[in-house]
Amino acid sequence: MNKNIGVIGAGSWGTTLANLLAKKGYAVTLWAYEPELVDEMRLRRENGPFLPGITLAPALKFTNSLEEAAAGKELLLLASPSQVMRGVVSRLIPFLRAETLLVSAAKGIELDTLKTVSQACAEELSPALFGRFCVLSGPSFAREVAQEMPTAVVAAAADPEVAIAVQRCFTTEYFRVYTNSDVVGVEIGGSLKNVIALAAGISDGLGLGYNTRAALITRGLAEMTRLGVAIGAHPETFAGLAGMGDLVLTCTGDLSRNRTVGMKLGQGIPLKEILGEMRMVAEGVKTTASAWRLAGQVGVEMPITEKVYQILYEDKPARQAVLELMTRDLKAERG
Ligand SMILES: NC(=O)c1ccc[n+]([C@@H]2O[C@H](COP(=O)([O-])OP(=O)(O)OC[C@H]3O[C@@H](n4cnc5c(N)ncnc54)[C@H](O)[C@@H]3O)[C@@H](O)[C@H]2O)c1
Ligand SMILES: O=P(O)(O)OC[C@H](O)CO
Repeated sequence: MNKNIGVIGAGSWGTTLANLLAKKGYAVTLWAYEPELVDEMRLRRENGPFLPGITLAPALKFTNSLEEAAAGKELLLLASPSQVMRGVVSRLIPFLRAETLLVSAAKGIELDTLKTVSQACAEELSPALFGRFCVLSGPSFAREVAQEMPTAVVAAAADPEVAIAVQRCFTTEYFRVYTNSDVVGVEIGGSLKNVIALAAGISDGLGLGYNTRAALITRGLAEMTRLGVAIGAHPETFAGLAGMGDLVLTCTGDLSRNRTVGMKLGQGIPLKEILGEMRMVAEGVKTTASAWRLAGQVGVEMPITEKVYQILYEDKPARQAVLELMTRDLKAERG
């Protein structure tokens, strides 16, 4: 059992999972990117900017040193935003051992390379280090996990023993972890649900109804699955926690940052203004561009992603995007 754990990234998710693991009795060190956040968490035992109102376990340690967070650890949880993950992981390499379990909790596709986090890490890490790589994903708002509300997620790894070790490490009576072997499928589900959540938010911001939202979720799942399968994912993964589960949560839950950004866009607030007021990350904003380009590269039709892309990056009015989606050529539901 892994007892000595480093958590890289003290945003809402890294802090929540570090706290969960510390409450389980593991020795956990949480690395924050911002030095002043380390001081604040040490002093107040709270992460004010990213997880306000949650008291952190007395045993949880904080650091601004990647070496202190990573050296000698049996498991490292990687909880930085996906666009910076490759750089963070490459800085960790000197401190990694072949037996260290690496768990990515990020949900996004790199803008420059169109790679998922596991694909990026496969390029940065030696085969021995990458052999212990796992992805943790699924419907899980940090705040609800921090409040110990029952939650179910997936640990996906190519090596079943790695997935089982991660499952055992993270499981608590309120956090249930299933294993899965479809690493890229789980990552694509977690990344693309954010794009569809932007669409659902836009729809709500425009004042459209539950019918519209249900249509977006269902047809969104269809295009998420198409892209995933085109790059080697298993279609059934998209019916699971990392696919439909997270899609439903993020498209309907008021705690979603992606859905919130979409709602504001639908209300007519410019993207630049919305992002300027946010310290947290809405991964879907960049992943919309990555997914749109990846879809073009592999020849997959993603009409909802295309419209979200045009709204975000080409100033297409949201109402016009909806009309264009509704008046596309008629087709069969499957095939
Ligand atoms: N918050 C959730 O409920 C939740 C749940 C599941 C998965 N995730 C995923 O976890 C990942 C992290 O998101 P979060 O919600 O914890 O973050 P957050 O939005 O709460 O905070 C942003 C994080 O980014 C870090 N950061 C900003 N610039 C950085 C840089 N240049 N280098 C390194 N770190 C930098 C900040 O320190 C902070 O940790 C994302 O991929 C997100 O999709 C989040
Ligand atoms: O707040 P969001 O939209 O980043 O969603 C958080 C998690 O990914 C939900 O599973």
